[in-house]
Amino acid sequence: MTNTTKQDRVLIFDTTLRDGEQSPGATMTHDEKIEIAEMLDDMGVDIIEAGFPIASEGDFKAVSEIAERSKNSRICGLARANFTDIDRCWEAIKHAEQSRIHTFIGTSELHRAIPNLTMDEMADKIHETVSHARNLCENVQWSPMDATRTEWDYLCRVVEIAIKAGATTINIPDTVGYTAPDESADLIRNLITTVPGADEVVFATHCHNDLGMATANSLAAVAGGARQIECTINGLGERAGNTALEEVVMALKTRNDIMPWHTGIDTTKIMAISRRVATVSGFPVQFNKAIVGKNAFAHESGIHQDGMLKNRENFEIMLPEDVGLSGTSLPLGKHSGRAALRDKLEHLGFDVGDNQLKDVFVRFKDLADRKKEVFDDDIIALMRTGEDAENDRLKLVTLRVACGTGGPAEATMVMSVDGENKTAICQGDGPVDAAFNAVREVHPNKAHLQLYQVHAVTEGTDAQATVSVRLEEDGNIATGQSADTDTVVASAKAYIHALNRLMVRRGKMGEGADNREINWKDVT
Ligand SMILES: CC(=O)SCCNC(=O)CCNC(=O)[C@H](O)C(C)(C)COP(=O)(O)OP(=O)(O)OC[C@H]1O[C@@H](n2cnc3c(N)ncnc32)[C@H](O)[C@@H]1OP(=O)(O)O
Ligand SMILES: CC(C)C(=O)C(=O)O
Repeated sequence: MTNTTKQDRVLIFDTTLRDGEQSPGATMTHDEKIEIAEMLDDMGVDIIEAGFPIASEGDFKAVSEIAERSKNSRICGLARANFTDIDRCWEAIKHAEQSRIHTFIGTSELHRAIPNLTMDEMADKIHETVSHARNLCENVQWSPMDATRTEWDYLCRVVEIAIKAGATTINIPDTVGYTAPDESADLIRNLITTVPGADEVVFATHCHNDLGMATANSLAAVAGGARQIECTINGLGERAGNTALEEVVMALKTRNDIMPWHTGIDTTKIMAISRRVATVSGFPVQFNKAIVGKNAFAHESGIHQDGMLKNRENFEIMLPEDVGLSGTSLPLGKHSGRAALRDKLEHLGFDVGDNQLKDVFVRFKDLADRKKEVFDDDIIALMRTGEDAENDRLKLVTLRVACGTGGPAEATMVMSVDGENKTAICQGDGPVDAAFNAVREVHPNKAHLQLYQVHAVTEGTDAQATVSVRLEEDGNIATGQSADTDTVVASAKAYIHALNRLMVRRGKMGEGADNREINWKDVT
């Protein structure tokens, strides 16, 4: 083993399938583990901790199959400090092209009390178990669990014993996420400079995120001389999780100027594996999670969007393509400005002049005030329904519908007819029927409802519903469309839109919409 502290290559040890799976509720099936292991292998992870073979028959089988199938990565299994665990681990991993036994024991005063061992007894146990592991496998990792709360002199002593017994990697776990960056760096530096034989092994860091410092602590440990980072996809893991692979890898790639170390990870594979792990573990990624969150490369506010359109470096420090995204997203919402709206309209194929943009922008802000995110389909719906709205002679002013169990729905509607507000209160068989009855009361007509269609055109429960209504009278047909986050409002507006179109065709108003002398045309 060479002295890796002088090297600039940091090994990535992924423990999604072991520590990650220890997240309550994150259990993965056998096939899912095989699939994730293949993705890890493919993206350049150096060591995959595939499981804890003694834990269950299922874990043993998964680790064995991953070991047999791995192409590039070294496959590691976890074992407690006893021969039974270590032998079982070796059975599972021995067919891997490159294998590793990882054995551990808690060395802090608190953890020494669990098996009730004195310092000397524990030192002996470490020596005999690491030696046993090394007799089976040439690559052995040893971890003093709760290292960051272990007395430093005792830690030095047991690390030296593990090295002498044949450990090739010494992992320093911050098991309970207790350390802080300076201490993390100092601890590794102290071990490397004081423990005899330290320059013959690789030092690793394994951080938990209880105080939100796992990534910072891992990188600090690298600055202190560690050359292996233990991490998981999406930061999955016990309690608040482990160091997130995507964060340390992208931090090293992005700030190579001040952290001159690199990994072998193909970062363009990050998003795909992040999404897959989120799906199979059932742990969705929070929207604002660094690197892989839905919003990590999204800019909603007008000033940021304008800046991004002028030069993406104004607000982005990484290329979305580098993590496997197709590009930055500029989602439209209530904080967006004209620059982003115009850009979106152009992308959607709408050629708008300044005046039209002004009009659309007003309607857009109105919609955005009512809706969390305005999607492409919302914009299309907005453009479609806005066509002739200004000339409409019938307009919906307000609509309230009471509906539910125990009685008919009742709509209270105010409609403007040629500028004059008229009110109707009508019941119906459901909210849409009640609303349509109210329209008919304000504006009596004999048009027959030929088609009524609702499409939820956008995602989520605040989806924009687009409603199409087709009216027919004496063989003449007119359609109306509208979009709104409220399906009943969209329905009433679509109905009114269709009536407006019929009136435009007649070229008259005030004669009553049921005037049979009008020469109807198909206005669809
Ligand atoms: C910090 C970490 O992430 S460590 C890894 C934690 N992961 C897991 O525990 C997941 C898998 N674990 C399991 O499936 C089970 O705990 C098993 C199969 C390993 C053991 O199950 P059981 O035999 O029923 O023991 P149980 O889980 O109740 O208690 C753990 C035992 O391991 C002992 N133990 C814990 N760590 C170690 C160690 N590093 N070396 C030796 N013994 C240990 C404990 O003292 C306790 O022993 P005891 O039963 O004699 O008191
Ligand atoms: C087994 C060890 C490395 C561990 O997971 C921890 O200490 O958190």
